[in-house]
Amino acid sequence: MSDKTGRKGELRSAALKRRSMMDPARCARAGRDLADRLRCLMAPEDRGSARGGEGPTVALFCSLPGEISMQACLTSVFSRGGRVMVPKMGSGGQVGWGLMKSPEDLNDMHSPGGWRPKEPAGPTLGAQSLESAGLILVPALAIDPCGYRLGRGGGWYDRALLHRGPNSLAVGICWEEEAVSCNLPREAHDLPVDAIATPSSFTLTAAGRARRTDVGS
Ligand SMILES: Nc1nc2c(c(=O)[nH]1)N(C=O)[C@@H](CNc1ccc(C(=O)N[C@@H](CCC(=O)O)C(=O)O)cc1)CN2
Ligand SMILES: Nc1ncnc2c1ncn2[C@@H]1O[C@H](COP(=O)(O)OP(=O)(O)OP(=O)(O)O)[C@@H](O)[C@H]1O
Repeated sequence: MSDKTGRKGELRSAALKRRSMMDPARCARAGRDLADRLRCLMAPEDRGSARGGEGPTVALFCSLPGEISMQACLTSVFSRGGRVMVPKMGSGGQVGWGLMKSPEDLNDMHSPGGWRPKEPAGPTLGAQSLESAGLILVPALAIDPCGYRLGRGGGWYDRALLHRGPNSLAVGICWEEEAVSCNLPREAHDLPVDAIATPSSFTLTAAGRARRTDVGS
């Protein structure tokens, strides 16, 4: 699926190689640190994400090997009475979302194919359903100070983020060394994130500052 040529392809291959050596225990620990860091962003009153007092809707992702674990973030959303949306690609690469409302939904996950992330059972919501998420956590292999990210090369999040709500906050999630200081190669379809969260930092990007979000760096 991913293009292995060109500058993006080279950077992607290097990041995936580095991640292939990642200890799963480190991914789990980093996930807990990340959830602590993001806790205040998950409050229902934040980012216009409350649904009549029902708690926030947070879009996150089912982590692949080498990614920071999302388990603790998921638990944190549920403990606030919130609900979670995760990518649901189905058999192709289409943009869709699966809904998870309680920790029990974790018992009903399936793997659509070898390398694909797990997905919850139940209906696939359309791309436009992302509008209901106040907080959107976006996986990345690298993110630059402007907010432009390097993903896995399917353009999935570039297509997904077209449907984000106007008051939503998109936070790119990567390891410390992947929050790079120089600009990444950028194409017309690339959409930036508002902030970068690593297990030990939270930084507003130039795109986030331009959107005049009200979270400090
Ligand atoms: N956890 C997680 N979920 C996510 C993403 C992600 O980066 N992380 N995505 C971010 O976009 C989308 C899925 N995109 C993906 C694209 C490529 C591969 C991947 O591993 N590709 C392999 C094999 C390709 C193949 O066999 O066709 C590769 O490129 O080598 C995984 C997910 C949506 N869900
Ligand atoms: N809005 C879009 N509409 C149609 N195709 C798109 C769109 N955005 C990206 N693509 C397609 O996806 C391909 C891969 O894009 P890119 O290399 O930027 O992916 P990525 O951001 O690394 O991956 P991802 O977003 O899945 O993490 C592009 O070459 C383009 O063909």
